[in-house]
Amino acid sequence: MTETIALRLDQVERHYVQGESRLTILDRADMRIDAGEMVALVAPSGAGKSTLLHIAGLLEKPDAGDVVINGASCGALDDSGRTDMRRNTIGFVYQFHHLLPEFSALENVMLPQMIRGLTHKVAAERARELLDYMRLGPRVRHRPSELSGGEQQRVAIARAVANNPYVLLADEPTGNLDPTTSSYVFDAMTALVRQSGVAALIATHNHDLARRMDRAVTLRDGKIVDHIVA
Ligand SMILES: Nc1ncnc2c1ncn2[C@@H]1O[C@H](COP(=O)(O)OP(=O)(O)OP(=O)(O)O)[C@@H](O)[C@H]1O
Repeated sequence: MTETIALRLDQVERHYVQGESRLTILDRADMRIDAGEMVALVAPSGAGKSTLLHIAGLLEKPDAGDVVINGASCGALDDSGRTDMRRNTIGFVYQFHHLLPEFSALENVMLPQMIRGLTHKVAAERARELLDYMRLGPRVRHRPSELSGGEQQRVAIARAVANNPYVLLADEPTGNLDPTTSSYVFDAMTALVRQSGVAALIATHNHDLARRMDRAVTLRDGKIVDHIVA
């Protein structure tokens, strides 16, 4: 059975110890994001947005608590179990596209699927479909350096959802783009989230974009709390 809660953080703790001092970033923090829901993560610099995204994305282990993806607890997984889980259930988009420069847009979207074991043919069909959806059909053979900033980010978003993840995590996905391009890329990402049913957690400093999501959260005293965007 498919869970409606795609991403759950249960009582997650994260502390950084530096010499004598101990910095608490997450303190028994809880969060739930439903399939198809888009949640903005809005918090000041240094509050812990990247830490939260890394923990939710299984790139970093919490000191306590659990991350549950579509009903599957990740707390007891070893490193290779976490890597598999990440590869199969989570997609990432960063501020800078991180596309592989020597590969075309199509190949960049095919790669994660082939790493997962899909055939070249199946991966190419899915990549083409996603790039068409992102209105990049005429650009599939272009390398990243032959694409505009907005096009590069749309390829990066297509790549992030190529393996049909349950969860999409994005760190300032449009932070590097001008306002018009940012809005266009955000609309494309929204359409993809709605169509695929992925649960999205998107860190942004852009209040206009945050308001266009289903809800916003912030970090306060180590907890993840609802936030009204001014
Ligand atoms: N490996 C580490 N060791 C010690 N302290 C760390 C480490 N990583 C992050 N921190 C501290 O934890 C806090 C949260 O960092 P994080 O990168 O999650 O913030 P952020 O909200 O993403 O900030 P920004 O918006 O500036 O990227 C910061 O004060 C940072 O200095």
